[in-house]
Amino acid sequence: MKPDLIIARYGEVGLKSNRVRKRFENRLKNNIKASIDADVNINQARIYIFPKDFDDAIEKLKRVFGIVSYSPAVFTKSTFDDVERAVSEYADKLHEIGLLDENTKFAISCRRVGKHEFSSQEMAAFAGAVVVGKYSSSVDLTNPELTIYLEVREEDTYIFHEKIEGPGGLPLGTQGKVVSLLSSGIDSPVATYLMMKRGCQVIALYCDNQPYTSSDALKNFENLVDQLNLYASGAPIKKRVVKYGDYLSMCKSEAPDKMTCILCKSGMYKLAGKLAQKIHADAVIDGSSLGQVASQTLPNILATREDLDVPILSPLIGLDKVEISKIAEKIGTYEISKRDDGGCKAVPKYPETNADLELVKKVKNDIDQDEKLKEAFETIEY
Ligand SMILES: Nc1ncnc2c1ncn2[C@@H]1O[C@H](COP(=O)(O)OP(=O)(O)OP(=O)(O)O)[C@@H](O)[C@H]1O
Repeated sequence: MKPDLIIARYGEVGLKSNRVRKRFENRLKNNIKASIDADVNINQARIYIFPKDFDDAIEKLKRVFGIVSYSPAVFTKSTFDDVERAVSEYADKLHEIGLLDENTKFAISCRRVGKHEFSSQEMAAFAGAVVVGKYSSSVDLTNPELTIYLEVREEDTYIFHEKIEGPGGLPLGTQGKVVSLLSSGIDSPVATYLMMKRGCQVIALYCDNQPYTSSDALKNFENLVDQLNLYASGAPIKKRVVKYGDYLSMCKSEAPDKMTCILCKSGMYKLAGKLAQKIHADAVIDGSSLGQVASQTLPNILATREDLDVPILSPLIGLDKVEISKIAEKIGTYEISKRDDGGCKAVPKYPETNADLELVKKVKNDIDQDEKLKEAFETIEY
């Protein structure tokens, strides 16, 4: 069935004050236009999308944050004659694709905005009679197999039967910039996705631990950013890589072996914080999930974050691996993260799980951590 347009709906955006809503709507409109070739208008909490290629648009709108649901629709005028003709044609098309016949239990749902010579119920009954007249289907308002929606908006009426789920959240770019510490693992791409869903524009920072990790891990990072960029129309993720192997090597030779992971993570936060300040981002995000691995205990979290100027947000902190993996599968990052990249060879046999804050402070001071990180920071290319 060839639709005339797609009607999309937003959720949280509608709860904002007029001024903020206008700004968020503009951002959403730009993000949609960056994703698909279409004319887009927003009016009274509905987004009217006229794409050049409907199949492409239906696929891509699944990945535009801010959209809660959308419906390919046909359009007519809000008079009984026009609605009768349009509903009749719509019913024929539903019949052609096997969704409507004499055995189908159906309902008409009518919503109205504006002044009309009919109530919503009267229009629903009228349209229902058109369908019954053509196909002798039975009306079932409680458990319909098919619902035909009529949205009467002033002089225009839209007819549709599908509500496709969008990703929800807030339009990308409405909540400022964050630096995401993105590894090649399962968790950090999910953390990044969740912050994008809350409207954040992302700069992804990968700490390249070669020779302790392989070039495959770097490739996985790049593939993960490409996958996440399918959700980033309007504000694509920028990739940044810091050469981190020399710093790690220094930690291994100058600090207690047990502390390698603490110093590694603490250094990553500091570099990400420095980058955030340089590019005017407001926060750093990571994929920590409390207790998931030995290094992600509360004492370790405190010891690795105690001396930072930028907030570290960990959106997965309360989720378990199954919950995280489910999201990763849904957003298409799981398969990439699962590729074997050889892991990190710098991890000691017995990593610290209960870091002593004072000792960590002392070791950071002894190895002159900040100075060493300055050298690493210089390796980031823009
Ligand atoms: N090489 C890296 N580059 C950038 N960030 C990293 C890197 N390694 C770890 N991180 C960050 O630190 C967090 C916790 O580190 P951990 O060593 O548990 O990660 P991982 O298991 O390699 O990957 P993930 O947590 O993404 O599954 C990661 O979620 C990520 O945000």
